[in-house]
Amino acid sequence: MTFDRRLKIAPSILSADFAALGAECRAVEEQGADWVHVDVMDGAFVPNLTFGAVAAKAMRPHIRGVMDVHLMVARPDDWIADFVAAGADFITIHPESGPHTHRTLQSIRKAGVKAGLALNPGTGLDGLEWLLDDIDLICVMSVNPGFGGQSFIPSALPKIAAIRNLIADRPIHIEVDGGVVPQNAGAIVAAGADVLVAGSAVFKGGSLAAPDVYGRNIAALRAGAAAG
Ligand SMILES: O=C(CO)[C@@H](O)[C@H](O)COP(=O)(O)O
Repeated sequence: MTFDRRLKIAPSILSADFAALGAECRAVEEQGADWVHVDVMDGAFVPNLTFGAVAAKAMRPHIRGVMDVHLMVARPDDWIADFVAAGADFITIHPESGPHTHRTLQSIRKAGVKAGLALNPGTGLDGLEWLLDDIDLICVMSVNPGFGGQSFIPSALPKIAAIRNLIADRPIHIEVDGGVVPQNAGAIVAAGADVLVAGSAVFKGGSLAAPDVYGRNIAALRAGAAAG
């Protein structure tokens, strides 16, 4: 996979119909999504429980492009091999989930998968510079992880800009996750992000019976990003 700095819209499958995840993955891709963002929550690191690698593996054949797995789990090392086997293209972990972030990132890359680091709203950039050689993606959480439908936390914007400044020309994606809507997409992209994760803003008003709504919502995010 060559590095592509252009804007990517990554619908968060958390807002999809869980009874039809494969069809939902196909529908958002057909409607213009670039990546599919898969939210894995364990009920321990975050106060919500979604699904594990078995469900991700079942989704994989329905995703033609990038499967972007976000592990919101307490012990990511226990699960990396399963998500590699499930076919993840990116596996993103949290530094707040354990003391050996560098080792965990290395183990993801060693398995042939791109490694991501997600930063909670209250987590600073201390030590990030020492991880840059081992990172393919930095995910700025613009809500506290656990639930879809929350409001964007504005302090994410200067954080994105600081990360953009820090990584300079390195081939590292800056992804923003939580409360992304057309109205703030421009400011997020102007601050330096290239991947917009959006759950509610993509799935709202749509369904598998009306997937064109997903397409219109994705187009609105792109238009918002371009207007910024
Ligand atoms: O990981 C998370 C929440 O923990 C996100 O992926 C949200 O699911 C995004 O949802 P919206 O804020 O866009 O509704």
